[in-house]
Amino acid sequence: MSVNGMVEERHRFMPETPLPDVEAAERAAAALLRALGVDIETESTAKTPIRMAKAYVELLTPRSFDLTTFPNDEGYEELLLQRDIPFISVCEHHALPFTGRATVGYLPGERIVGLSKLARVVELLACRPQVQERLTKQIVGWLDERLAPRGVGVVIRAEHTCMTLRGVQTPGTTTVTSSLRGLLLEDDRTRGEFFTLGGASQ
Ligand SMILES: Nc1nc2c(ncn2[C@@H]2O[C@H](COP(=O)(O)OP(=O)(O)OP(=O)(O)O)[C@@H](O)[C@H]2O)c(=O)[nH]1
Ligand SMILES: [Zn+2]
Repeated sequence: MSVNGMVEERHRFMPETPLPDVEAAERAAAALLRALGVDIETESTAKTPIRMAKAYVELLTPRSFDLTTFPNDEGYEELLLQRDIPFISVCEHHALPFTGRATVGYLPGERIVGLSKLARVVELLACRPQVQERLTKQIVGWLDERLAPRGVGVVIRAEHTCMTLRGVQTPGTTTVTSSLRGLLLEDDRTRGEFFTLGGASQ
């Protein structure tokens, strides 16, 4: 397909996780709530097990999308950076959400990517049981493989509710992770620009 004279390419990406069994999740949620002493027989709580099951399905099911790319006809060689992409993920240790913002940047090679797709990739990889380190590296690896950019980098700042709502109880604590590849890793000037433009130097 041609868009403004450019040849567009689309590749469909579906969630890799198996389809959730919502009824089994509802039964398990009911058993968990009962075991915790929660009354699920009231008018208000009768549907809590199915609500809980659906809430987790939502947290763990990313939307499918088309990865649309275009030829880099303008020869854009500088950094393209998107800041503060919000995401919700699930900590694989406590099955509690961790939420934050990702900054994603890349140095285009032969193709440029549709802007919205960077946020869609973050969602695709966040909606599964995760640790922040793996999420950070997976976003970089995913983009590196599919865009063949000259460099790619990700910084994630997140708050883990397993640390803020329970346990050590440190609300406001932010965990910062980063992953860089290609020229963003190897070239000092480009790396500096990434952290300056991404506001990730503090
Ligand atoms: N490295 C890493 N650790 C994480 C992440 N999310 C949660 N954790 C940590 O995983 C660890 C699990 O440790 P455990 O000692 O088994 O769990 P716990 O007894 O509930 O620990 P506390 O949270 O300290 O009460 C905790 O220190 C969590 O803070 C993450 O994304 N990356
Ligand atoms: Zn946790």
